[in-house]
Amino acid sequence: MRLDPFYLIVDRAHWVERLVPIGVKLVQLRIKERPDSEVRRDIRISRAICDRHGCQLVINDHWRVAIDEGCDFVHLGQEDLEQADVAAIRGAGLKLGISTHDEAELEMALSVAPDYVALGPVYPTVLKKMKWAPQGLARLTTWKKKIGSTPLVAIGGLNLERIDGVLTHGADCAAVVTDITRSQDPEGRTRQWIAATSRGRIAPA
Ligand SMILES: Cc1ncc(COP(=O)(O)OP(=O)(O)O)c(N)n1
Ligand SMILES: Cc1nc(C(=O)O)sc1CCOP(=O)(O)O
Ligand SMILES: [Mg+2]
Repeated sequence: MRLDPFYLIVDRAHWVERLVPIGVKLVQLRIKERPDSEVRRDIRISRAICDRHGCQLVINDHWRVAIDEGCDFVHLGQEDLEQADVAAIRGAGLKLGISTHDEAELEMALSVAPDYVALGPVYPTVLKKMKWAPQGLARLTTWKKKIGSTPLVAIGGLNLERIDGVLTHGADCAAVVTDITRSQDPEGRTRQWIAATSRGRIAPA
């Protein structure tokens, strides 16, 4: 499987409405601390927009709702994985991306044959408090050697200046939150990300 090299992560459907029509081809809905009814509503809205624009939608954490709503890709961290029913996710035909932060987590991730492995935080992130020090670029190369053809997603503190570094050190894809959602011009910044990742993009058939 190939991933688009630009992976946008947002926390509500209104961002999907704003940014996916610009040309985003891979987006994660990462909703925290909202009632199930709102999660479901945001997933429905995001699905409709992504279907219309040929964008792959990934649902973070809420794997049961993702199955119920007919989504086809979920992202889980290691703690999520402990609670999740991976057989049910796979049985429903969903793809699965997994977060990793150290060797033990990588081993756990590989045991479920993930559709991608994410490594982070590559750089310091302001989005959430992390217990891991920044991984650095060399770790991406190590991870890519270990996972072979499974796509590698780099995440954490990425910005336009850091894209080339992560892609040349082994990442297949760069995931980003605040460089876009806290930008003064999220639409403009999204266009810049699409352009900056163009060399890793396969044109649609
Ligand atoms: C692409 C990608 N990589 C890592 C994460 C983090 O997942 P997790 O460790 O479960 O933390 P939360 O995002 O749920 O706070 C991610 N969401 N996406
Ligand atoms: C949600 C998340 N997970 C990470 C991990 O390392 O698993 S880093 C991260 C935050 C990414 O946000 P930004 O692009 O604003 O740094
Ligand atoms: Mg999670």
